[in-house]
Amino acid sequence: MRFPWQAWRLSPLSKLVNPKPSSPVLQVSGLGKRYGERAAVSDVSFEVGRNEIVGLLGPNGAGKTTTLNMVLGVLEPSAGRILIEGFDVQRQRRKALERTNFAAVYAPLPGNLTVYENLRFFGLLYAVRNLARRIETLIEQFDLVRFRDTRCGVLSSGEQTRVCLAKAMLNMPQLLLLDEPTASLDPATARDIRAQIKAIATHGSGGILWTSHNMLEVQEVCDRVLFLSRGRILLQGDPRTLPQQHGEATLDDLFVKLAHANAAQNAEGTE
Ligand SMILES: Nc1ncnc2c1ncn2[C@@H]1O[C@H](COP(=O)(O)OP(=O)(O)OP(=O)(O)O)[C@@H](O)[C@H]1O
Repeated sequence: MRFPWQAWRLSPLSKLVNPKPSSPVLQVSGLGKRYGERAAVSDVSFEVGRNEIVGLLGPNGAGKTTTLNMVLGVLEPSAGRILIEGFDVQRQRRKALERTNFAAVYAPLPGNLTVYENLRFFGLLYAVRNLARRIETLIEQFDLVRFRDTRCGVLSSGEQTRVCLAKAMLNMPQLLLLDEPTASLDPATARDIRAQIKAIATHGSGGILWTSHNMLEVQEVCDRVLFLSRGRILLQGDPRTLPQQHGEATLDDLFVKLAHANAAQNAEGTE
């Protein structure tokens, strides 16, 4: 399969957003989410810079999806503040969210619509300018030409992932949130998608927040990682040097060590 990601070009649309080159794309401060007595996310602060891919890691139940959903404006935080391109997600919701998009395996596109119809539907929703041209570019970029008139419901999970990524790029988001984007892909397709996403981060003007349980992938793709445990950021740093700093050979080993500590604390029932 060939992806034309090497031919990636900045669309004039990205220039309309007029981002300040040095300011972070995403600023999260003191973020918290409680469900009754249970704190799913507590006092989480971090930034995503321009041209940066930040990995949000942590064991099952650590609070990754909850954090992403608050950034997306889907969940209301119990505490804290989220700024996207300087716009407050709660107070300047439209301005913040029109600069954002996401793709997640658990959020498939409507299966009764074709690839083209889905991209058109979401493009209209995001009020994308020159929509017909944008759709053609994305259909080609994500190798979807032969599926253009196929209903999304009959596509394989890997093909659906590519449509989800194309949908996520419709509005040229400054902040792209990806929840396990390669989870259902075969190794060759996953590699192409990783390369494509890296090209988007490198050549665009935005940043990417990426969750994954694949530590090799994280090491390859992410510039920085945040390790969440029981809703709090436990560690952060460069995924290539963090393991050695904490006496482990690989990021996988470090993850297992932290996850075991997390499980032990859960078993003790401490908050
Ligand atoms: N609506 C809810 N009501 C109560 N608890 C919830 C709710 N949603 C999430 N939680 C809890 O919040 C915690 C964090 O969940 P979250 O889905 O953010 O974890 P995660 O890190 O994304 O996990 P995974 O890797 O399994 O997807 C979990 O303990 C979960 O049970």
